[in-house]
Amino acid sequence: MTEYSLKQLQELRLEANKDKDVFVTLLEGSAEIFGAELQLGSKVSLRGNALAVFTWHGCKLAIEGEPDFVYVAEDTPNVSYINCHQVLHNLRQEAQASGGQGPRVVVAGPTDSGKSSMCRMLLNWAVRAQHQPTYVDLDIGQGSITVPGCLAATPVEAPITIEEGYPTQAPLVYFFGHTSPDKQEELYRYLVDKLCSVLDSRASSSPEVAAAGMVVNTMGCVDGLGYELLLHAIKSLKADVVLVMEQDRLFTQLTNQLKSEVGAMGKTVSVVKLYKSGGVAQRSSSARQQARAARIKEYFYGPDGGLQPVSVDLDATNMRVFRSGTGPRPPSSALPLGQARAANPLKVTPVVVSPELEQSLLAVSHAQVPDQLLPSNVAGFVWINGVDVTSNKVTCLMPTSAAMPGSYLLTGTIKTFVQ
Ligand SMILES: Nc1ncnc2c1ncn2[C@@H]1O[C@H](COP(=O)(O)OP(=O)(O)OP(=O)(O)O)[C@@H](O)[C@H]1O
Repeated sequence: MTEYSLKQLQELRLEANKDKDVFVTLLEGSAEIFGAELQLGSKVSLRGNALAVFTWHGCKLAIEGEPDFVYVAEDTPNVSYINCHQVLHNLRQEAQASGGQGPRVVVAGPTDSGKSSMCRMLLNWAVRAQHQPTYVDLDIGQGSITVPGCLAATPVEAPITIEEGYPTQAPLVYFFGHTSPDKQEELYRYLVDKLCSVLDSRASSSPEVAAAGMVVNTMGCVDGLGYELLLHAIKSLKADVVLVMEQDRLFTQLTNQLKSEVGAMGKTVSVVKLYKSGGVAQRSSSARQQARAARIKEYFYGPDGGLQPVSVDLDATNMRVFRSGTGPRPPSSALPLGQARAANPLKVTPVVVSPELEQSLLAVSHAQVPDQLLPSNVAGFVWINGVDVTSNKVTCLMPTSAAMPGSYLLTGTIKTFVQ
């Protein structure tokens, strides 16, 4: 066990391998991990995380186990981040008092700029200040609420801790089915609009939900199509504040493009640049791939392996599996001049249940008819372990043994090994 004494505004940065046990215990003072307070004397598992334990006033910490690296940093952007929180807090208070709309905050920036960590801090600080904002995750690459390939939202009522992660009770989830938007950009736009309209109606039926506002995580691709989709999301959400992590070019582009855009609070959108923390870990594409696989495994087994999914053999003839899209469409250049590509993002096509589906992640839809598959939110996910064509049986991993809440399943291009 190693003890670390941190002075005010310092943080202990460390990375704990997923195969080793590493624990932190707060021995004295106060400290937090991405805005969630540590309790004095309680041992917290850090396995599989890169993170910082930050203190506003000083603390003493004990680290057990062998982190891949660990060091104390005193140069952090957290004071500017908390100032940002304070402004949002005041806007929420005003909205609560007047029965109006609270701030809808979009966090944007390139990959590995600390967007997800920023969202966590803003949400945790908001919860600690008695607000319950809605967290919206539009980053299909990581899937912090459920699994990658989804657009999702959930109210945050309690601190998001490193051990438990985001709340998973009844999130609103739409399955996009891919971890990058390029092949189905119309569907991505459609699902963003769909999610936003549901969130709008939730806000209009509850003054508390409206006043607490939203914190929105976005994709790390901010060039070309990524930029267009970010802009689309900002407008569709009617964002009031856009926080740009690190990148001057994105900050300038958004400032120019949004100068006459009005957010849900009825004021011009504020675009704010924030510095990235020097502690943010850079991840290679294979590390991202592994993080996605780990996220899917966590969906079934829980963050600490405490959940018990069940393996079930289903009759393939009873499974109604669909895929979005109608196959490849001609490029615009192959169409007569002036004719737009016939985009129908809501089209789904049936999929024959065959060994090709093995290792695929499928969403269980709430839809009652195939035409409703894409616009319907999903109840959960199953993973196809094996397809036996002779017996026509499909072996699936499911979160529980309860019957599936819907009979329609949606597949995309997400494949992984879960067991
Ligand atoms: N101050 C810090 N010290 C140590 N690790 C940190 C710190 N801030 C963030 N991290 C870690 O760095 C990694 C990348 O951060 P984060 O996920 O917030 O970036 P991101 O911009 O959302 O990434 P992307 O959008 O590319 O997936 C995460 O593992 C996060 O836990």
